[in-house]
Amino acid sequence: MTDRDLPRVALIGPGAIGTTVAAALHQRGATPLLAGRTPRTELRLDTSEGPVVVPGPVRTQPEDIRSPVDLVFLAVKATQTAATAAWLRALCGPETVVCVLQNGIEQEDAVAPLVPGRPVVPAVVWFPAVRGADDTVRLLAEARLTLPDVPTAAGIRDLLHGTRCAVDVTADFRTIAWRKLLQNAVAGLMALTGRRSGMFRRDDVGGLARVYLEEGLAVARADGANLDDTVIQQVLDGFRQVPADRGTSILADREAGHPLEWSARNGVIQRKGRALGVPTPVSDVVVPLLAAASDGPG
Ligand SMILES: NC(=O)C1=CN([C@@H]2O[C@H](COP(=O)(O)OP(=O)(O)OC[C@H]3O[C@@H](n4cnc5c(N)ncnc54)[C@H](OP(=O)(O)O)[C@@H]3O)[C@@H](O)[C@H]2O)C=CC1
Ligand SMILES: CC(C)(CO)C(=O)C(=O)O
Repeated sequence: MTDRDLPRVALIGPGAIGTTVAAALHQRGATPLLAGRTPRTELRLDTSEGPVVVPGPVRTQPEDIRSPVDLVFLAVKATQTAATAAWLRALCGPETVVCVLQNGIEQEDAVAPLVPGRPVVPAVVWFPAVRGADDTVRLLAEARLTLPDVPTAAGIRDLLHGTRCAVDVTADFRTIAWRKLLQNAVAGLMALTGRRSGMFRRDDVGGLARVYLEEGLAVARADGANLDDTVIQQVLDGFRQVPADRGTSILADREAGHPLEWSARNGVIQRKGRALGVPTPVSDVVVPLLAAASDGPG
């Protein structure tokens, strides 16, 4: 792809993940139009190689958009997807591809009704990034996305090729998305305790996480994921091997008093389990607690 062929790109949701991908696009010369909720003049990303500034402004009025773009990255929380409908209407033309940078396994189900007839490409987002008080984003690991190996994903992969955000594709996206979801579901326990990854070093929490992972794995397999039992130890080791103070985005939301992605990250195991006839006793405890922590009342 030469610079002359670069697509017109927009990013809806310039938060932790959105800022990271915007910085990669800017590095490529494909600086995205920034669509947000809070006006800002620019985005700032702190990386191990130094700071990156993505020129803004962050626009907040969908009615100011005059023409559609070729590619939209959607990086709001799953709880905020419906509220981006006006942005998606303004930014999407008949040929626009929408790439969803969200946790969960239901990105296409949630976004497709908002962009009828347009291709929706879900992405597994592997890297942790945190927003500071001044909205500067700190990237805590190498940025990497996995996309399904479909024709509409090829342009996204080519666009980000060679940038600070690596992209790979998989022929079995369902399996990879479930693999990530199992990690995210267990991370939800941190939002219940208010503790970080170190808590998984406890035998009792490790045991609970293991039983929860076994439950999630049974649902994942019933839903067509091709995962073997080793995934359980891999996920647990993942939490035990990172620094004890490593958080997760759902804990950051809990600490900030924001709505939690409990339905997309935890409720989905319970819902799919019920639909597929797989018992979900751990989810039946964890999900109502997360839902109440998120949405109250009280
Ligand atoms: N952070 C992480 O480490 C990881 C996150 N993920 C997933 O990525 C997704 C995004 O998470 P993350 O980047 O952490 O979320 P953030 O809360 O950091 O960013 C969300 C952004 O969307 C903006 N926004 C909210 N509502 C709207 C709206 N109606 N229109 C336009 N913009 C809006 C927010 O604006 P405002 O500034 O006003 O809040 C914010 O800038 C989630 O699904 C998360 O689970 C996946 C892997 C890792
Ligand atoms: C950091 C990571 C990758 C794992 O919990 C994540 O997905 C999140 O914080 O939402």
